[in-house]
Amino acid sequence: MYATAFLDLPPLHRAGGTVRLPGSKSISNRVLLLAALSQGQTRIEDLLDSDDTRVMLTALDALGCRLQRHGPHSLTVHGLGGQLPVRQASLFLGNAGTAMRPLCAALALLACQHGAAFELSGVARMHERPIGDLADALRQLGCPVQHLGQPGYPPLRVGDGAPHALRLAEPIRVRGDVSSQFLTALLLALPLAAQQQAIEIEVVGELISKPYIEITLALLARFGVAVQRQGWQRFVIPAGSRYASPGQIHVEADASSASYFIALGAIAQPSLGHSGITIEGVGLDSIQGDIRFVEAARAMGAQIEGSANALQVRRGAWPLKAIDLDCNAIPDAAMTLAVLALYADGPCTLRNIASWRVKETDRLAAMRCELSKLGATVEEGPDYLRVHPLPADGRGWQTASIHTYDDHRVAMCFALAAFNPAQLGLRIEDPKCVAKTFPDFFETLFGVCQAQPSHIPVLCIDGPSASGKGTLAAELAARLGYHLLDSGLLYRLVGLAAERAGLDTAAAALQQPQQAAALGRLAQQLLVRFEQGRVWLGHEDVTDEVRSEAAGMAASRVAVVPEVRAALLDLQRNFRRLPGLVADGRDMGSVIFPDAALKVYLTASAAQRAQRRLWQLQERGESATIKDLLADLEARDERDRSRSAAPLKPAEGALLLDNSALSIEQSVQQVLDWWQASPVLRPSAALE
Ligand SMILES: Nc1ncnc2c1ncn2[C@@H]1O[C@H](COP(=O)(O)OP(=O)(O)O)[C@@H](O)[C@H]1O
Ligand SMILES: Nc1ccn([C@@H]2O[C@H](COP(=O)(O)OP(=O)(O)O)[C@@H](O)[C@H]2O)c(=O)n1
Repeated sequence: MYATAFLDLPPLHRAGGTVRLPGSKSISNRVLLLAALSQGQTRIEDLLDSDDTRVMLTALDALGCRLQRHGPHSLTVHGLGGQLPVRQASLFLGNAGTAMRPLCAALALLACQHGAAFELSGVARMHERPIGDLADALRQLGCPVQHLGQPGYPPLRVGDGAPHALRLAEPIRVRGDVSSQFLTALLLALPLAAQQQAIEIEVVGELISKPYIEITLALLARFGVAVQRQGWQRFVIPAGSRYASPGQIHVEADASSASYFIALGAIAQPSLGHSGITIEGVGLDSIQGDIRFVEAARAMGAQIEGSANALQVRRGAWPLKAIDLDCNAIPDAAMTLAVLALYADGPCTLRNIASWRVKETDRLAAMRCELSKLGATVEEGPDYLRVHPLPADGRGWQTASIHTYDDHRVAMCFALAAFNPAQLGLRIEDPKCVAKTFPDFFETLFGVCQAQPSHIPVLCIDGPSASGKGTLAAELAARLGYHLLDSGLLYRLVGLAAERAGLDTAAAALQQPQQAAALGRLAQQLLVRFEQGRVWLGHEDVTDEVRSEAAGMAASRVAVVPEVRAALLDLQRNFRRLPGLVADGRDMGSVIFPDAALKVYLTASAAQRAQRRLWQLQERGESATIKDLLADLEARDERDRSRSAAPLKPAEGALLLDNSALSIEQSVQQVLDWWQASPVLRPSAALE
């Protein structure tokens, strides 16, 4: 997951390969609750591991439900089977509507049956998302429900600590035109009270998002409750209904998450060796309504073949064909259509999506605002959005910093705008908001996308020994979400490997052509692995040894040999991967990445550097004298500067930073300021 303040996406070019998506949020949270309410144990496989499921799991744990973890995506729930071990609890449910609404209903009923009371709260946005209609339905049943803040919104308290008889004779009326989750919540809760008599639910108003109700009904059936329905207006839970665990249940991949990769296949030219995007874990047999995004994408021209559990997507019509679509059945995936509309051959209209206003944010307003930033003309109606495409020749596209409103879907769907024909990058703010349903979304995206190599941004930090390059580079990479190349480490490894192989690395020996060639071959065949902060040379963990002063000196000697430098060239350039790279060394800007977006030459006085090195060694429990360190450092600097192959010197265009009097944070800020000002987002790309 990218826990950075922002993530800059370079212009993306092609895509191809296979993705396996995380489990469906809607299915995961329903299954967790059903398993908890059932008699018996349920082993759940491929469960989504995200903010919203974590919230549900924490709540179930607080209610005394035993959860046995087998891995991040697999656990056994020991069902409560009608028991309620905890009678009082305050549950924090974040911004998870799929936890708030069903738990509210289920706990209201359990509270009446067992004489309990529970408080349910969430983040500020959750307290703006309506729940009054569900509260009204629960009150009809005779459940005490009290709003603790704004009437009609969470936080709320269900139950009052005393048992209450439920009024089940009359049909329970619930509104269906604001959120289908109110009906889902009642359908999941009422089987708890249907042992003696049938219970009827009547939907008031036109039911929206019907496919989500179909998921609920399908899962109820898996847990032994066969709800009868007449149209979408009347639902009957038969007398004698009782939850029973199916024993084991598998969560299919999230169809809403699939929409981003279906869209990717529809807009990106296939990368070499691939015929498009393959999505595994969800297919045409899915019980999730958002699988119908496939039809919408086909209508726009995508070529999609599907099997029960997988999809293959290729670009078909280009530009995409404009659509005018009622999106009521696919409200979440429809956000992806709004971004696809930028690539269409005419205006696209997405209708019947008023529910967008009460989701993680007001999505109608958010999508209009962010699409406009890219240069598009967007009309926002009370329940529709009309998006005018941007020209296929790239004119009129603008780079933008996309605000994401703590809404995972805004972040994910806008990533698709990085395929713009103007080849402009774009910034996604607060990328970690994808953790709600798809923590590794960007990693998965980068795994199947290609940018033109020259578009992948590189930031180089070169300079003499102990100037703070490694420290600065690591911090910059962490803040930007970029890969990190510590090139000195590679030379240190060559030095170490040479000694292990019995090669003489003394300066004089390395002057001999045979010796230099042998060293070059060794560098070419270097068997290195980087694993969770450890460095392996062949089968040996050399993490500590490679950082020693002796290894540094050996590195400095072998680094003079042109054959060694040539052997490490490709290895270093291969670090240039999406979304970007911070590289530190001596020749990053001058030789390895001459086209880097920013080159910094970092220095500090020799005395300062020797002092820093001394502290660094002392911290590691090693002893040294400042005199020796200064001498070593000056010898290394001299060798680095005077060698013929890639001598240490500021690269052309490098910005000088003397950090003798700067703290680490001040140096980081200075470079970040330069980075922001560099043309990474390429706002001046020639296409106006
Ligand atoms: N700007 C700075 N001010 C003070 N100390 C620094 C600064 N930058 C780095 N250091 C310290 O100096 C030592 C050497 O830094 P390092 O990043 O290993 O240098 P290099 O990679 O250039 O050899 C580290 O202990 C680090 O914490
Ligand atoms: N890009 C690079 C990186 C390191 N090196 C050499 O490798 C040695 C060790 O690099 P390092 O970055 O780990 O060393 P320190 O700066 O930490 O002392 C340096 O002294 C250089 O001689 C190089 O020649 N080119």
